[in-house]
Amino acid sequence: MLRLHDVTKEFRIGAFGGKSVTAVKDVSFEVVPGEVVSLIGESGSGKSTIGRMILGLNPVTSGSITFEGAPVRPGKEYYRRIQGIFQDPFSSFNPVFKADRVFAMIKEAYYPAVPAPEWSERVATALRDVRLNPGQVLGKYPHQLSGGQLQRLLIARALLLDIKLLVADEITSMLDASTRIDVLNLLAELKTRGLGVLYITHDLSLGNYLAERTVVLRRGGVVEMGPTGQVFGDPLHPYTRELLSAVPRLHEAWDDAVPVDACLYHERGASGGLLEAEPGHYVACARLATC
Ligand SMILES: Nc1ncnc2c1ncn2[C@@H]1O[C@H](COP(=O)(O)OP(=O)(O)OP(=O)(O)O)[C@@H](O)[C@H]1O
Repeated sequence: MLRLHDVTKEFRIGAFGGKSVTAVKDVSFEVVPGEVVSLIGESGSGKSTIGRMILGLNPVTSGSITFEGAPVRPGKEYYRRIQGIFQDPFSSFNPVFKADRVFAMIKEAYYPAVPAPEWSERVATALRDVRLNPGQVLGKYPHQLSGGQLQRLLIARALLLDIKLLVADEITSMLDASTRIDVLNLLAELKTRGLGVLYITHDLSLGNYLAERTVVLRRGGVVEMGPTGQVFGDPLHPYTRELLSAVPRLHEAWDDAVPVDACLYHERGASGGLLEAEPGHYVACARLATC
C-alpha cells in the first residue's frame, strides 16, 4: 500500500541556503493494510521528516514514495485516503470553532450531497467508534476538551474519510498513561478493520505494544527493521540494543549504554546497505561510514 524506496531528504540551511543537512538517507520500507509499522529512533533521527514526506508536506530530495502504486499527490483525493495526526492535538484545531465545525468542514469538502440527518448519524457513529459521546463533545470548543478527547476527535475525523493509512506522529506523548493506552487500543482495533498505521514514536515500549513491524532509524538511516518480536527480542544492531537498554524498568538500575562501535556485519557484506540476517529481519553495518 505505502512504499518508500531509497528516500533521501536534504534541507537547505544557513543564511543563504548554502549548506545542507541530510535528515533522511536511503530509507526503504512498506506499510501494508491492517498493519502497524512503528518508526522509532532518537530525537532528530528523521522520523517526523519521513511522516511529513508521506503526507506531502515536504518533497523528497531523491528516491520515491508511492501509495497504492501512485506517487504522493497532496490534495483532496490524496487526503481522503491518508491522514496525519500529530503530537499536539490543540494545534490541529481552530480555537474559535466548536468541534462540530470540524465535521461540517469534512462534509462540505468531501460529502456535500449527503443529507444532513445521514451525516449527523455518520458523525455520531464515528465518535462512538472512538469511544466519545457525541452529546458531550460536539458543542465544545477545543479548550473545553482534554488532549485525549481531541486526539480521538482527530481519529474520528479520519474515520469519516474512510482513510486507508494513518500517519500517527507521537500522538500519545502528551497524554496521561491511561488515556495513552486507550488511544493505543483504539489504533489496535482500527488495524483489525484494515487500516494501515505508521506509528512514529521515540517510546520503544509503545511501539512494541502496537506494531507488527518496527523500523529503527539512526541519523536518518535505517539501522534495523523487521517483525517487532525479532527486533525487540533479538536486536542485532548495537544502536537498537542501546535504545532497548535505555528503556526504564521498575526496580532495576539502567544498564550502561552499549557503545555503537562494533561492526558486526562487515565480514558479511552489509556494507552500504541492509543485510537480511534472518527472514524479514534486516540490519545495517554499524560502521557504514568506514566499511
Ligand atoms: N525544515 C527543516 N529545515 C532544516 N532542517 C530540518 C527541518 N526539519 C527537520 N530538520 C532537521 O532534520 C533532522 C531530522 O528531524 P526530524 O524532526 O525528522 O527528527 P525526529 O526524529 O522526528 O525528531 P523528534 O523525535 O525530536 O521529533 C534534524 O536534524 C532536524 O534539525
